[in-house]
Amino acid sequence: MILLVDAGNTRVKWRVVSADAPARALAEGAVGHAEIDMLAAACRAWPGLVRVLGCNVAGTSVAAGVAAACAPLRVDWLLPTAACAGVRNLYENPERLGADRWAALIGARHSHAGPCLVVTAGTATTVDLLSATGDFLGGLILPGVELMQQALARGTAQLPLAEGRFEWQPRRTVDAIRSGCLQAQTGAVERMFRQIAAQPDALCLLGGGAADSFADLLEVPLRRIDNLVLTGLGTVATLPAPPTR
Ligand SMILES: Nc1ncnc2c1ncn2[C@@H]1O[C@H](COP(=O)(O)OP(=O)(O)O)[C@@H](O)[C@H]1O
Ligand SMILES: CC(C)(COP(=O)(O)O)[C@@H](O)C(=O)NCCC(=O)O
Ligand SMILES: [K+]
Repeated sequence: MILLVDAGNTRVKWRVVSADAPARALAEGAVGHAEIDMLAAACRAWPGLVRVLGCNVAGTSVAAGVAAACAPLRVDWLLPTAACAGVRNLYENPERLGADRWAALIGARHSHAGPCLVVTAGTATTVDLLSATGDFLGGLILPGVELMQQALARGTAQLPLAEGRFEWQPRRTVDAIRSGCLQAQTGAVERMFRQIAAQPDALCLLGGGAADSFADLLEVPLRRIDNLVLTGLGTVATLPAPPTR
C-alpha cells in the first residue's frame, strides 16, 4: 500500500491506495498545517504501507512535518520534469512549475482523453492548459477566493472581512466583495477555456477546497474532480522510476 500526500499552502491532503489499483482511494483526508502530526494516525491505521509519495509547495517546515509523521517510512517528493506519464511540460523552466500543478496535470491526462483546462481552487487558484496530445501549454496563478477577500480587507480602510453572497448586481459592500472575487475566478477560467473551446471534447476539470464556491457559476463544460493532485500521484506511483527526491 502507498500513502499519497499533497502538501498545499492551507492543508495537507492524503490518500491511501493499493499498489495494484492506485486510482482507487482506500482512505483519504485533509489536515491543516498545525495538525500534520495527525498523519501519523493514518500511517498507524494502515500497517501495510510500504511507501509514501508526495508533492509539496508549502515549504520546508511542512515537508519536515510530513516526514516526521510518516517516519520510519521515507517520503519521496515528486519533482516536476520536462515529461512524465504522458504529459510534456512546456514551462520555460520545467522544474519551477509547482509540484502540485504537475501532479494535477498528470491526473488530468489520465482522467480525460481530450484537451482540458485544469483548475485547482486552493490557497491560490491555478488554471492550466493541457492539450489533446498531453502538452502542458502554460497556465495562470491567481490569488484564491479567500486570499482575494483577505487582501481587500487588509489593504483598505473600509472593506470588511465578512460573509457576502454572490449577486449579479451587488448592492451591499459584502456582496460586492464576494461577487467581485468569484467573478475574477470564473472570468479567468472562462477566458482561458476559450483557447481550447473549439476543440472536440474540450473539458474543464475543477477541484480544490474552494471549488464549490464558484463551480455553479462557470459557463464551460465542467467536471468536478476532487484531489486530482492525489490521482496524479497515484499514476506516478506506478512508474518504474518516478522523478522524485
Ligand atoms: N475545511 C476547510 N479548511 C480549510 N480551507 C477550506 C476548508 N473548506 C474549504 N476551504 C477553502 O479551501 C481553500 C484551501 O483549499 P486546498 O485545496 O486545501 O488548498 P491548498 O492546496 O492550497 O492547501 C481555502 O482557501 C478555503 O477557501
Ligand atoms: C501556485 C501555487 C502557489 C499553488 O499552491 P496551492 O494553492 O495549491 O497551495 C504552487 O503551485 C506553487 O508554489 N507553484 C510554484 C510556481 C509555479 O507553479 O510557477
Ligand atoms: K492551487
